[in-house]
Amino acid sequence: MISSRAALDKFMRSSTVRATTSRFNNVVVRTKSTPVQGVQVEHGRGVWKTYGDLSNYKQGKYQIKTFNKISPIGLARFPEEDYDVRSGEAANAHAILLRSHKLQEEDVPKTVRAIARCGAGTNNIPVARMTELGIPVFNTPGANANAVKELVLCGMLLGSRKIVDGVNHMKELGAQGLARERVEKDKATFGGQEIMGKTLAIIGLGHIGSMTARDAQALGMTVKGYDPGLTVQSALTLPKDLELVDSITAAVAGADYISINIPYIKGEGGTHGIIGKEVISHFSPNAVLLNFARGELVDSAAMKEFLDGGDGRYVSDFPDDLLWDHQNAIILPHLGASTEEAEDAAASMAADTIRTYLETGEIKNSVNFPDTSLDERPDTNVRFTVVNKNVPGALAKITEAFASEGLNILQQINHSRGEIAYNVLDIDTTKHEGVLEFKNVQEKITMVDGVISTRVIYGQPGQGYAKNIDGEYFI
Ligand SMILES: NC(=O)c1ccc[n+]([C@@H]2O[C@H](COP(=O)([O-])OP(=O)(O)OC[C@H]3O[C@@H](n4cnc5c(N)ncnc54)[C@H](O)[C@@H]3O)[C@@H](O)[C@H]2O)c1
Ligand SMILES: O=C(O)[C@H](O)COP(=O)(O)O
Repeated sequence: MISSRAALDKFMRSSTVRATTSRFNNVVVRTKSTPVQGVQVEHGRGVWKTYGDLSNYKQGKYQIKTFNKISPIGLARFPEEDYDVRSGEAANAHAILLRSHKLQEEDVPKTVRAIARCGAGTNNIPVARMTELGIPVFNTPGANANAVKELVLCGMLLGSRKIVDGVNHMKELGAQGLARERVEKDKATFGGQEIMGKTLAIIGLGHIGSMTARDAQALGMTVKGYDPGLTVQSALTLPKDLELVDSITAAVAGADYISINIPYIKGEGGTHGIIGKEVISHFSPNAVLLNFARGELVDSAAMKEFLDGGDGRYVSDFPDDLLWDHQNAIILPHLGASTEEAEDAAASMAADTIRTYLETGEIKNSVNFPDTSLDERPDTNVRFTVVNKNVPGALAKITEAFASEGLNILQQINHSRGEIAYNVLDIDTTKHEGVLEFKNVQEKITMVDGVISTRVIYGQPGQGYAKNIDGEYFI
């Protein structure tokens, strides 16, 4: 009998398993017995396609795969004794951390339990497909908002004064040795306006939009805003004089500056080209559009027509094939979140979120899974998490599986979001022999109709994950 967490872990570490191969429902059942340190939970149905590559797999550590340059301060949140963090390759990765890398399904090994975007926008991740695969995608709300807000304010000044043109002119004059001679005469070409007393319209009053509203008001601007999904949290931080309007056109009409701060969402009901011909037709002729959200939100052809026909400006943080050299456009290389502070904060939040999910099963800041707060797991418990399609009957069959193995559920949580349901079940281990019983119940759960994956959390990194992908079972 295993009566304590330490004893259970010891049992799990010392258990030796024999290699066998048999057939079940025409699926090869392969069990492993490599005599390595740590637990071999031997309940595979099918084979991990990537599992054969053990060369870079350290037993007993979580494998984290990174794309893009992630702040070392953030990565340091993964303790070395439990985590192995690699960039680009980690065949058996448990989790992925990335910034703007356009993630393809092929980048996501079947072993991956979670993905975290060190940043706000998750449009570079195939979130819908990850949901189908039972993988929660996380982001870091607000972690880089101050950096973006500061660049929006900078963009407003770049749009109100001909700073970029002036800098370029001084370079040209300098190269010709004419700067001192010409500067006072030529500066008349680069005059501008002040932002104090002007109107700023903000579309999207989330983390960035609400911060921008506060600071713009402090600079003496009149601020109005539009956000049909305004949260209480954001609403509480808005300046009290902000005028809330009920449409984008009402926001942009009469505004001198327009800042768009909303997510890019493809498809019907999404935000692709939301700043298009119709909305632009309500712009003042000299309006300055600030786009520090995503390039795809703006219809470039319609914006070109606007810029060609008046004295308006476009300041954008994203590449634009049509407007990159337009005289009234200033295009920056996606610098919004590129400050030390924002990179550290976003990476740290992402790392903490992944750790919490891997180590406890708790879900916070996911864009596709339900928030799930959990009490601490007592030493005497083993925690199961189950991801399943949100269909009737699945929950009953999952609990039945535990009953049929004589396992007592101490605590059970079932949350759902759209098509996905997430269950956490804490099981009393005091009266049980341990790993083999978990193997049996995990097999049963994984075969319940609609179950996508299950995980056993008992303090050993990276063990006890089972997945049902397109009818094939993997461990
Ligand atoms: N340039 C950069 O480096 C950079 C950095 C961070 C974020 N971003 C972009 O900015 C976006 C906003 O970031 P955030 O941190 O403020 O996110 P957020 O989630 O805190 O706020 C987004 C707000 O937009 C609102 N919204 C959604 N659709 C809308 C619509 N059609 N009309 C009006 N409002 C709408 C939401 O209700 C929410 O309040 C991100 O999705 C990302 O694409 C860019
Ligand atoms: O959505 C975001 O957070 C930003 O676009 C930042 O992207 P980056 O991390 O690649 O700079």
